[in-house]
This record gives sequence, structure tokens and C-alpha cells, in this order.
Amino acid sequence: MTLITDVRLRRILDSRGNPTVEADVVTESGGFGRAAAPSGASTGEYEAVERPPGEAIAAAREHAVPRLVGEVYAGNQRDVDAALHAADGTDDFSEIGANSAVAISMAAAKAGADVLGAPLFQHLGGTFRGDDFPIPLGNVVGGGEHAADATDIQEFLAAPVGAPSVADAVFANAAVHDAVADLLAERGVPCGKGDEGAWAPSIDDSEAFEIVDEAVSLVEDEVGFNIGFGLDVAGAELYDSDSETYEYSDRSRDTDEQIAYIADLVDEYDLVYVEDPLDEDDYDAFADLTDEVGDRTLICGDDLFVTNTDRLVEGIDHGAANSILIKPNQIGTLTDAFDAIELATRNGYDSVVSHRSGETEDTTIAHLAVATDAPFIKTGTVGGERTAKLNELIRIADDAT
Ligand SMILES: C=C(OP(=O)(O)O)C(=O)O
Ligand SMILES: [Mg+2]
Repeated sequence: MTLITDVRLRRILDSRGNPTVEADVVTESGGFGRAAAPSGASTGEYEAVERPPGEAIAAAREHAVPRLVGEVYAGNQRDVDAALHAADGTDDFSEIGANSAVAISMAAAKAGADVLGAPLFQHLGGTFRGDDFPIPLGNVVGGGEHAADATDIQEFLAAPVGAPSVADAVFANAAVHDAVADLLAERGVPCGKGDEGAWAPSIDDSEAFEIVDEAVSLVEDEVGFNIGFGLDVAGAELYDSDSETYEYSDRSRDTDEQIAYIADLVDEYDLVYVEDPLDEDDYDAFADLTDEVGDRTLICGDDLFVTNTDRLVEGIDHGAANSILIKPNQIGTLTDAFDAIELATRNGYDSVVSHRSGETEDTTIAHLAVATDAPFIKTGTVGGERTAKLNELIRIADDAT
């Protein structure tokens, strides 16, 4: 029933106005799935390779489509993804492009679910998946590679860890986003938004800490549950490998100073989550920081692990973190993303399923997070391509309970 009979690929727009790859997968019995690849701006050096969409589509049509159509069942995700790897023939999807691969992988999963008449999270997670829902981490102030002339730290995140439901958490993050706007206006700071819909004011990091801390407390008082504070430092973007220092607008920090700075921030702001506090090549520095504060906050590897099980194994050996960011397009298939989550869970690491800064209306990551019982999802706070995922989470929770 789920034998793939057609795969169509096209260029569509992403949220930055750039082209990206969309895939349609059709099965023998009329099952249909459609998915689109997201795209990063602060990409990790070790990510699978995203090719220009036109090239990725041409290469996938030549190499991948013939291995799928009439050959593979969309209901068997491991076979679909093995065919994509075989068609590509490299270890980083540099032939067909991770953008073509991930779009086809996710579209096939949706086609499989369609034939089975099951929601995607149920198809992917199976009947024995747990009944927890991920806590959404919401980017409320941002800079780095996502906005010009804004904060050095890439993302200041609201983390509504005490929310009684997904919907309460989603609305709390939106309320923090709103409160930040009011506080910025009170201070006379004009600002627009960055790529992910977070406010991108021209202020320094210390002012951003003050404002987000106050906004979180105000909303916490309103909603009556605990809202934590998190960061994506995107340390690899700040790191200068020649001087071996982290370059902030107002000063440089060497690696020891960076570790001390982050550890102080964890204590001062009760941070519940810190992503990529250090450079993507520095497992040892990650391990030192995790040793210092890993008992009271999540130290999450994004550019460090790039959803790659080999890099995660290395991190586990070093004690480098206690959490991993999961971005399917960093590795190219849902199977690889699942394997990374499974390995992480077995080793006591929390998984955070994540959007990219360049997104589409695709909602696959909401289903992936629920299917795998991931404790967190990071998918923005406001903006159509972000609310697509957040609203899907609310619908999934509504349907499943
Ligand atoms: C979502 C992120 O940004 P990008 O997609 O630009 O890598 C991130 O760094 O976590
Ligand atoms: Mg990141």
C-alpha cells in the first residue's frame, strides 16, 4: 500500500525569502506527503551539506528518485532513508544535498502516515510512545547571525518549565515576547525583529539580560507558573580561532574566561538552558563547564553535535554536555535524527528538537518532538512559520488527550 509511486521536487520560498526544496511523495494507494527543508544561518561546520536548491533538486531527481519510485515503501522510514543514503553515496549528503534528502525523508513519513490514517506523531512514535509533551523554548530577543546590529548572544529564550499544558506554555512565551516589547518601548529603544521573530534591538547583552529577566518575572506573576530563562550563545560564531578568544562587542574572553562568564550567568539568572556556550571544536571546554554547572542547568550541543551520532558519542565520552539539539536537516534524514535522540536518551541527555532560522510552514518537527518524547522543542515564539509548529503542537495535544 505504501509503495512509493511518485516523488516531485520543487523550489519554494522560505521565511527569509530564499528558495528551498519542497518534496511531494505519493504512494500506490494514493497516500500523499509534502515537506520542505529549512535552512540555517549560524550553521555548524560539521553539518550535512545543503546545496543550492536547483542543484539539490537536479541531483536528487537523477540519483534518489529512481531508487525510491517503485522500489521503497513510504511506511518503512528506515528503508526510505537508507535509499537516500545509497543514492547520495557520501557521508554528508553533498551529492543530493541534505535539503533534498530531508524534504524527501519527511514527505515520505507523511505519506506513510496518510496511508495508515494516523497522525504523523503516531506513525513515527508508535503506540507505545509516552504521553509527555515538549516544553517550547521561545526566542524573545536575538542577535548574532540572525540580526544585524543587535545582541552578541544569538538567542535569549523563555522556558516555561512549569506550564501545566503545551498551550499554556506557548501563550506564556508569546506574553514574554510582548512584555519585552513594552519594556523596550519604556526605555525608548526602537527595534525590529530578527530572522526567527525575536526582537532584535541595538542593545548590549547586559541590557538584554535585564529586560528578558524582568519580562519573564512579570509574565510568571501573571500566569502563576514557573518560567525559566535560557540562552543560545552560538559560541562558534563568537570564537576567533586565530586569537583563541570569544569576541564580544565590548571585550574578548579567552576560553577560561568564557567558561567563568557562562557559569556566572547560570547562577545570576537561574538559567535553565544554555546552548552552544563554547566553540564547536572544544569538547574539553564544554566538559569543564558541564562539570561546573551541569547539575543545575542544561548544557546543550547544537553546532557541537550537529545531530550526528558520531559526534554525540565523542561528547558522551568527554562528558561534554547533558543535552543535544536535534535538527533533521543537519543530518539529512528522520532515521538519523531518531537515532541521535535514542542515543541521547540512553545516555541521560535531554533532546531539544529545533527549527532553523530559515523556515517554512512545515510542521514535521512538532510531530517529531511528540513522537520521540523529547522534553523540549525550540521553534520560536511568533511569526507564521514559527506559529505553524506551535499551533500544530497545541492541536496534537488536543487530539491526543
Ligand atoms: C536555530 C538556530 O539557528 P540556525 O538555524 O541559523 O542555525 C540555532 O543556532 O539554534
Ligand atoms: Mg543553536
